[in-house]
Amino acid sequence: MVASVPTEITTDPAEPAPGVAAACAAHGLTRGYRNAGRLAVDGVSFSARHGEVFGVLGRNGAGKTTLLRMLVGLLRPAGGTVRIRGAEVTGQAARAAAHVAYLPQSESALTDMSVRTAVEATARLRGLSRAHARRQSGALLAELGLEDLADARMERLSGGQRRLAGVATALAGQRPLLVLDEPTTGLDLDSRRTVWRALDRRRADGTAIVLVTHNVLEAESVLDRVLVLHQGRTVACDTPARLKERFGGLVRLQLSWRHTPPLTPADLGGDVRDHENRWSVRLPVEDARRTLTEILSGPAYTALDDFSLTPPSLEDVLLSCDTGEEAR
Ligand SMILES: Nc1ncnc2c1ncn2[C@@H]1O[C@H](COP(=O)(O)OP(=O)(O)OP(=O)(O)O)[C@@H](O)[C@H]1O
Repeated sequence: MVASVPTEITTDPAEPAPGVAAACAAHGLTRGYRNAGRLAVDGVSFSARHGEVFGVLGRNGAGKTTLLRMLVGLLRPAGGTVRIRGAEVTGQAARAAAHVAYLPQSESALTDMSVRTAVEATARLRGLSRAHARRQSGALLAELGLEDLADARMERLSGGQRRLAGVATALAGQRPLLVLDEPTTGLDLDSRRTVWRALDRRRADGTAIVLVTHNVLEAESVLDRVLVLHQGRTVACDTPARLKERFGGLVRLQLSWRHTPPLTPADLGGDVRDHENRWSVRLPVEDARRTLTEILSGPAYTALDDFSLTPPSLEDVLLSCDTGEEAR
């Protein structure tokens, strides 16, 4: 199925006040690749402020990494501009780069160093004295639960451990803007929580964080605003709460069947997703309650294994952006 692009575009309501330099401001960023049918990033604008976690979300191939690489000056835009704390990334590259730490999606070049040396060396490169870099490296390894791996070479680590060490190097030097491409991908639950907590602390210190993630449910409580990309274009940019307001009054009803029930998905109304005996549908809250009461008191009850009624999540917003589905 070819997903259509939703017509509703929420504009960024949180531009910094005039005269206040955003941590990172992108205007009309555009970039394609040779022999590609469409632009990878097509006219994207947003700004991220200090003390804000700004999420860039979208399905695979939506253009997130291309966008991030333009933000940090690794990819030259075909059109548009990026300013980091007022410095133009292409025109004033060194000034802009001095403010930003970038965690790429794939592994860093520091593979033949120990974790401790990689973090310390990164902090030194970012201007810290030897003593300060050593202290900071120790603190970061402790914060991220990497102390036992401090002397292990990066190339000997598991994928998840290496990712965690990569996050530690991104945090080294306390740059005021962190641009992180999937910081929690490949991490186990404990490590993911550790990383979200570490980012939350940086936000509280006034750091601006622009990140890509597919762990949307976990990120929801951390993200102050999100930009949703679809085929290179912005389809939504707002706070998670305001994006979810699109779904005001709707809840998700999920039914899990033990065996085939004496009703069909169409009996529920709405657009039912049916996957391996699990039905999922978004309905107005009253309709959902009525449907559930009918099921619990009727012949379908004996076929029912489990059910849940949940308010809309950021994942619902993302799904609707992917499919072009309207909230109502
Ligand atoms: N080096 C490249 N050469 C040609 N096309 C590319 C290149 N890198 C990315 N693309 C294309 O550009 C589009 C955007 O890719 P990008 O990596 O930015 O997406 P993404 O949203 O980060 O995806 P994912 O979630 O899978 O990491 C895709 O259609 C991809 O195939």
